[in-house]
Amino acid sequence: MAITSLDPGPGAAALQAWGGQMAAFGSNETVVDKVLPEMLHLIDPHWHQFPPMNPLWHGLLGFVIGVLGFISVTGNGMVVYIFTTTKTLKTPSNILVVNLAFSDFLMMFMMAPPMVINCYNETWVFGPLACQLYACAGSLYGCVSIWTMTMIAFDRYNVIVKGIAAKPMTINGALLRVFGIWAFSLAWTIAPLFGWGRYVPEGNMTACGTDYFDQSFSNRSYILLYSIACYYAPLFLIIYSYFFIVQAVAAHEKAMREQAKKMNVASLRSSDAANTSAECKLAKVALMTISLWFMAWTPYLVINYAGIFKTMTISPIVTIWGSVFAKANAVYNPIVYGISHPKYRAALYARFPGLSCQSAPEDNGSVASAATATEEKPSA
Ligand SMILES: CC1=C(/C=C/C(C)=C/C=C\C(C)=C\C=O)C(C)(C)CCC1
Repeated sequence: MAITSLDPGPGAAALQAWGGQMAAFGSNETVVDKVLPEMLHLIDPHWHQFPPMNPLWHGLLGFVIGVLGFISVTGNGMVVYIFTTTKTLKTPSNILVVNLAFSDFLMMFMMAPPMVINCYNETWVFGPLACQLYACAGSLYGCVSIWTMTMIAFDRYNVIVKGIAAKPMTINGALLRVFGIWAFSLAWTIAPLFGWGRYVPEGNMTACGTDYFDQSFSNRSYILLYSIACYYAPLFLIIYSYFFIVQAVAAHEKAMREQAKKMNVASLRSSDAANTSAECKLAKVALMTISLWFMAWTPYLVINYAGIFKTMTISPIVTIWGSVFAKANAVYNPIVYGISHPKYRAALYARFPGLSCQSAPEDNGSVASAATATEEKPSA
């Protein structure tokens, strides 16, 4: 701060424009000034050292969350609608896909509007209870998402690695998994409402999350164990599943190449091969969505750990990135399905032909071929 005030070069100008540091220079204003009196007991003293954020940040954050909210609600709403009303997509496995989209839909439907309103007001305006519920909801949907993806990875493992020896997932089996995921996630995420861990406003003061500055045993143990339950455990299980999936696919490809060589043909395109390649495509889509989840939630985890282990100074602006990255995860999945899930794409174009950029005759052809080429095994 002292250096930038003595030498107002381009670096200082950038700070002035985006960091809001200079705006408060010479005054005692802090990022906490606009916080409602009834919220003050939830604010860690750490935040009092930071000057108010430049209103541009709030405006930008509100705008980005508003846009992400719109895309997520529309895209995930579309996924739920298409998967629940298209006969060929109504499979037990796809109940998990619908659960994922439903969770992402709820996340942005419930969280984007309050966040936009708070950004407009430059502080959390809904009071302490809503702050707890908001953080609980964000955490719940994050946990439901990753465990749903873990179940999807298990299902791909079952179909691809175990093949015909696998016991296929039934509708009831899928529904039971969905129920288990919500119950498990809810149990973890309501714990802070009952005294294990704590939900408080984040540094930008417009969203709420876990209290990573409270160094009490209760709080630190909650963040650590919760991250094991909703980050490391699913991560480990997903790596386990995909390790064997990749191994099985590689062995299958090798066997196919050797068989083709023996038969002196370029490739074997039996219906079995087509089925296996469809399963592989679905596994790739699942892997893509899983990777995006980890990319989205890792910054949030890093911020939480930086707080409890005191490894870096967390500024209000850093908390914006955690918030935006985590919420952006609710946007990716419908886009990934739209690009890479052939049966979903085919059904989408059949319902909303205007979304397809192809001309009508080609469109019909590709929809039909995509639908047949990716026909799933009855079990999947
Ligand atoms: C869900 C995961 C985590 C915790 C997330 C929490 C407490 C989120 C709370 C509020 C949100 C999402 C606000 C967003 O703006 C860990 C502990 C970070 C681990 C990964 C999964």
